[in-house]
Amino acid sequence: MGKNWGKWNRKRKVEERTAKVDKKDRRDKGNGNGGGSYNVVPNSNAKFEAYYSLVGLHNSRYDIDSQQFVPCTSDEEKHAERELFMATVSDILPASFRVDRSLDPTIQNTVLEELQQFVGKEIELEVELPRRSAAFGGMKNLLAKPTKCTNDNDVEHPNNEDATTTTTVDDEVPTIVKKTIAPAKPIPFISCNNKVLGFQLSVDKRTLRRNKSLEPLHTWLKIQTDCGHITRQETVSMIPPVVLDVKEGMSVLDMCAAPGSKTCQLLEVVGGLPNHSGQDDNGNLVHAVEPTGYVVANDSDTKRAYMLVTQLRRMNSPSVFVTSCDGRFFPILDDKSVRGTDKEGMFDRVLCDVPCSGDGTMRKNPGIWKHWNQLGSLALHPLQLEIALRGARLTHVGGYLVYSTCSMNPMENESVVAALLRIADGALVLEDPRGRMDGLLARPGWSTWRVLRESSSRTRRARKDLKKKHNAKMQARRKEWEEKEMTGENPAEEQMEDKEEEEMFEISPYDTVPYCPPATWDEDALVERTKSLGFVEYGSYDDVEPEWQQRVRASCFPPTEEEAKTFQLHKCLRSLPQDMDTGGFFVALLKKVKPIKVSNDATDWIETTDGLEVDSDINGKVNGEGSADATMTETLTTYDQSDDSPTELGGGEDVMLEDATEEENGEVLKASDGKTEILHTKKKKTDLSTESFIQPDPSIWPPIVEEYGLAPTFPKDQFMVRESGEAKVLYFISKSIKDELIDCGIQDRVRVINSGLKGFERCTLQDSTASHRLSQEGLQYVLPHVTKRVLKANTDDFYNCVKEGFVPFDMFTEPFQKGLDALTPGCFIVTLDGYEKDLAKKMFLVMWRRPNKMVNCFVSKVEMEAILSKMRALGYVAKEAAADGECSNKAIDGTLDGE
Ligand SMILES: C[S@@+](CC[C@H](N)C(=O)[O-])C[C@H]1O[C@@H](n2cnc3c(N)ncnc32)[C@H](O)[C@@H]1O
Repeated sequence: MGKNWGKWNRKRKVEERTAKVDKKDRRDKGNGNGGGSYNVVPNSNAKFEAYYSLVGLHNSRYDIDSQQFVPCTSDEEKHAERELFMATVSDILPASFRVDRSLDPTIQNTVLEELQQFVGKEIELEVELPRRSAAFGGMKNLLAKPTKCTNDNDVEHPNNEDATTTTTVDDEVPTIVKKTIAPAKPIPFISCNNKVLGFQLSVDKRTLRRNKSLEPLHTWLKIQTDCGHITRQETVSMIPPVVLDVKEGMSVLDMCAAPGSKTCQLLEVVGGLPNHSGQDDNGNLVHAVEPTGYVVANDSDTKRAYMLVTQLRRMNSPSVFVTSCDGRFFPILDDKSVRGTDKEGMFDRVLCDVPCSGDGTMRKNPGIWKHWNQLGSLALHPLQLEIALRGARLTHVGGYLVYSTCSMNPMENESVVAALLRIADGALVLEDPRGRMDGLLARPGWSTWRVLRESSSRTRRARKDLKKKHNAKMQARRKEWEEKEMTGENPAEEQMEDKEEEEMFEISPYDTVPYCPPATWDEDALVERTKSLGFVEYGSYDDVEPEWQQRVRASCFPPTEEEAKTFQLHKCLRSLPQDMDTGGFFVALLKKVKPIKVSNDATDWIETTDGLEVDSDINGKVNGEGSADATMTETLTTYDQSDDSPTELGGGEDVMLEDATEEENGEVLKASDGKTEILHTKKKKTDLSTESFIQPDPSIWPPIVEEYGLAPTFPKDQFMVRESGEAKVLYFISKSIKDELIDCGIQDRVRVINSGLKGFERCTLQDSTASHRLSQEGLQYVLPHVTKRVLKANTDDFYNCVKEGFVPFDMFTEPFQKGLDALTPGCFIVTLDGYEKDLAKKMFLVMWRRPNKMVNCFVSKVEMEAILSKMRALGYVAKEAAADGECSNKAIDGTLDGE
């Protein structure tokens, strides 16, 4: 599989490049450039280029014969590797998706069968090559000596006139090539029970939308996404949860979870039902059928944590607990569960998908090219390390931690892992997950690296902020001078100071140097090149100037030879975009083998992040679609949650968050290591959304029990309300979340954003005297205990119920009408005959019976679509659809398979 995956990708690149040769020749002859000029392309950054060439990003290559990554042994190979990298990152990122692992097996099989027509069958397509890629001179150039760039090595000073002598990208007619390909290919390591569930498209989104022959695939993808059978997620984003190897029933912490694609993936496994059918061996309904595993999904950015809630809602899972706190201070709770093997750590698995510079995401975030800055990585390093260290302390002994980034920079990757291993002092060991990830192409992690910094002392964002502050200060001063002048004092001395300060804000001249590939791979020349671009290199931490020691930390440096032997950093996974036609990523899997003792020495390695700021431009903002790896905007020092804005919560409740900083919301504690932690015990400003889950007033229950005939088995203690306000919604909270998180006091320590599923909602309709109606969201956990107001429907009646608006009684069969007639107005449940005990299939509906012989369905439109599609997958064809000739291949008129 691995071989095929690699071959597929390389074959594609070679074909594309070969197709370009003719066009390049034509263009060079025709435009008078004589073929000698170098095309300067927009996807480039001189500093990025020089930095990564020196640190060795292009020093290894994939050898198809041995199916291994091997060191490049010649300049030509390095050059070819670099060209492949550049060509790949200039291509549009192919979309990829995952079939939901927790889907009902029948539906999952149908989805996978349908998919075969796009995966298994090759079709001929006309594909447009990306312009940037077409600017390279084809395969023959890959192994030829690099064209001498006029400005290369001449860049002694960034303002060198020659440096700007460039030609522009040729953007004449796009290159069109004909390809015979399968429109999608499997991602072998995204699988379950020997079924591959991950797929990557062979074409970009544009081709998918525009190409007539791909219309069936495009339509299929849209439908399957809408009904929640597949999830679009980047290939590299699917990797960390697979590496983490979560299992049904585990407790998992996702420390930096928003926007949540990895959380969903974790939840699909962890939130699985121990007894999938919901029945015991005798076919009786199992009352307490609920997942025992859970995922705590945390993000320090409250707005993003709400985004996470929206994303997770479609999972309809009671097994997730969304919190918002700085991961560095995520509380270490007493483990009162039976899970723990040792006092330290309460999670079986912890995912630290930390905030990073995201320079592996340039295929979807082209802004990376413009704003790439090595200082950003250095500033992120201590934050990443602190999050990872906290994650490690929160992991059970015997449990696993995954550290991941979408950056290629060793400052954010191997150096963080090495420092973590050093601090853990034998309590953590790296493991290599390659063996269980069929088809994964990942380079070994680096055991040593060079440490460089840029000479500019401020990042772009920091400069901007400082400039703002500075302007305000200047205005204040000006006023002061005017006053002093009036009193006869001389303000000249202060003016001097201001001039010095202003110089500090100048944009680094190196920012404007154009891109140019290295003309030689000679190490001295590469070093010279970085120097000329303003980089400073350090051999060891002792060489770092005192004023730079806050930025270039001791933990940034590579391990000693002795340490390297123990750490085994080669076990980390490092993948470049060209390897699997993805973004770049880094993943490390660590096993905790004993408790971690964090000594003062260890904290010296980390220190605090005070005074450092991360370039927001590098990190980008939240990107909606495909935001699996959305990078973040962060100011490390001034991190507060005061910029919340109105956010959608739950089923459309509008919640207005008040401005409140952590200090206002909680008690600020100083931890023993000198760091600050906030206990959310004193809530001055409250808002509904951040209130804890508590037991409702017991007087709420009698009318509800009476209305729906709730059996004694009904677990009242698992239905909770938010602390303040009227108890409008009763949430079903899973037993394990209640026992292991809520009852252990987590709500006093972190801001709780959301958990549970709505079980009951306050009745507002006049038709009924009932106090609460049922909610579709948590129905599957209420239904087993309901003895009144449940009607069984055949497939046609069930189908007729799933409609927007009012449905008259006479639409239904006679027996069903009789059942409706017998009900008093109000809320009731309809179950599909044959599926009423099969909780996993969720073929039941919350309905409302009106006094005027009408009913309507209390199910969201999206969920209605999902239910109808489930019926179709189970073989049902509505009578009207059958009459219209739709779905003729599956026409089992008015029945389901097996009925
Ligand atoms: C790379 S993104 C995570 C992507 C996410 N795992 C996914 O798959 O969708 C990093 C996240 O970390 C959050 N973050 C930044 N600093 C944090 C901190 N100190 N503690 C917890 N989360 C943090 C950011 O708000 C951002 O959402």
